[in-house]
This record gives sequence, C-alpha cells and structure tokens, in this order.
Amino acid sequence: MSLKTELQGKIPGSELEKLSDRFDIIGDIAIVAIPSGMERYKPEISGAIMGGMHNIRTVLNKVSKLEGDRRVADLEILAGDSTETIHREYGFVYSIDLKKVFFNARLGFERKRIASQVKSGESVLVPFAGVGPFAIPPAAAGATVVAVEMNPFACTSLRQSCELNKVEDRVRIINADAAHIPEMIRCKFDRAIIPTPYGMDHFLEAVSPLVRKGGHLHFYTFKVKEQIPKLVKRYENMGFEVESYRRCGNVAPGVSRWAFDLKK
Ligand SMILES: C[S@+](CC[C@H](N)C(=O)[O-])C[C@H]1O[C@@H](n2cnc3c(N)ncnc32)[C@H](O)[C@@H]1O
Repeated sequence: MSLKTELQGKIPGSELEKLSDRFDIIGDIAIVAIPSGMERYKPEISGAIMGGMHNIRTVLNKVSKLEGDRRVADLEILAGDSTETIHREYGFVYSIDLKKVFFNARLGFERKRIASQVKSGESVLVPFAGVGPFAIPPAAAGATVVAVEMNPFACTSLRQSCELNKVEDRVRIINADAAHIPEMIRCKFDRAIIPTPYGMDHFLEAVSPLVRKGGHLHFYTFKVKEQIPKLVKRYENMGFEVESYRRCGNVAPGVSRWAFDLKK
C-alpha cells in the first residue's frame, strides 16, 4: 500500500512530501514516524492505514528513536488500543509487546540466512536475544541455544515464543547483562550470533573466547561503507577468517547495519 497515494486529496501536497511512504508492520500493528509539524494530520494518516489494510488493528506513531538499553522507542497509539501482537516471520511466530520490547521486522531475511547455516546438534550462543528471532530458528534447526537478554519483558516474550514454536526444550534463557557472559558461561559454542546494539562492538572480543576453534560468529555492527575495508583487516588481525559480509539496512543517513560472518 502507498500511504502517500491513499492520502492524496486529504493532506496538501507540500505537506505530504515530508511524510515517508514506508512504515513498519509487526503482526497486526503498523508503525509510522510522523514528521514534526505534521502532527495535525494524525487522524488522516492512521485512518488511511486502517482503511487501506484491513488486517491492521493498531497504528502507532514512533515519537522517539530507539532509546536506552532495551532499545524501545516511545510509541503513541493513533488507532486501536493494544501494543501486543503476534508476528509471523518465515514460519515462526513471536509474541511481542512493542511498548516493552525491541523488534525489527526488517531483519527477517537476515535471520533466515543465518538460521540456514545452522546444523542439527550445534550449540549456539545468542547475546542480545530480544524476543528470540535469532535464537528460535536455530533451535528449530536442531541446535541447542543459550539466549542472553537483559530486559525481563523480552525474556517473558522469548519464553512464550519458544513455547509457541515448540522449541522450549532447546533454548536456555538467561535474563542478564551480556557483559557478565564470560563469568556466567564456561562452555564453548559452535556458533555465536551477536545482534549487537549500537556502540557495543567490544562484545566481539568478549564473546569470541566462548566459541571453539573452527566455530562461527555472526557479528552485527553499525558503520559507514568507507570503514569496512579497515574493519575487515581488524577482524583478520584478531585471528578471524572473514567468510563474508553484507549490508542489511540503513539506520541513519550513510550509516548501515553490517553483518559479518566470521570463522575462528
Ligand atoms: C539490537 S538487540 C536485538 C534484539 C533481537 N535479537 C532482534 O533481532 O530482534 C536489542 C536487544 O538487546 C538487549 N540488550 C541491550 N543491551 C544488553 C545487554 N548489555 N545485555 C543483554 N541484553 C541487552 C535489549 O534489551 C534488546 O532486547
């Protein structure tokens, strides 16, 4: 659905230019980011989404950027009454309350790409597990997963999602700061999937000793394109084989999230 097309004739063209045509859909919730100065058009914008997409039950306006350790945005309800939903992604279901937990629906393909590399019987460590989109698919592929997450609400959602996907016996959930991983976990893993929040690149060094020699690390970092060649050299100097890397989405003008597949 084109939001701008739906709004033609309802909002003056000069104002409509400021609005992005893109909005996120998580379960049956649509999330828009209404630019400042356009607040008076909230009813038209939410009405256009509800009218154009009959499966949408709630429309939220992202008032602030992702904030704090939990990476939760400040969300204002424009239509509907619930921030809780069930999101479906490549055959998996996630129980999410967007007011309490982080979820990025734009990483679905990336999560499928990583899960497709996991072999049955592997052990996998997932720090920053959130509601489980990087943890549950590997468990369903036959891995045993240790998921570390600081937000207790995300841990509750993760537990529910494990049950919904029938992998609760394969995922151990640890509600803790990932900074404590080296003291809490002593075993070695075949693989670590590290969806690092912004500014926490030092976690690669912290998690690496927990991955066995020959094991794999999937590390996410926010960088401008020009920083990548230097970063590849850095990872090689740290002893990793850089098997591949790819850009998976813009997060700010010029800044992208990059996924690195590293072998130890
Ligand atoms: C960018 S990560 C990604 C979450 C999830 N893997 C996903 O893709 O949807 C954000 C998650 O890390 C958690 N988090 C942030 N800092 C943390 C820390 N120091 N230790 C453990 N979890 C942390 C947040 O609560 C949030 O759920």
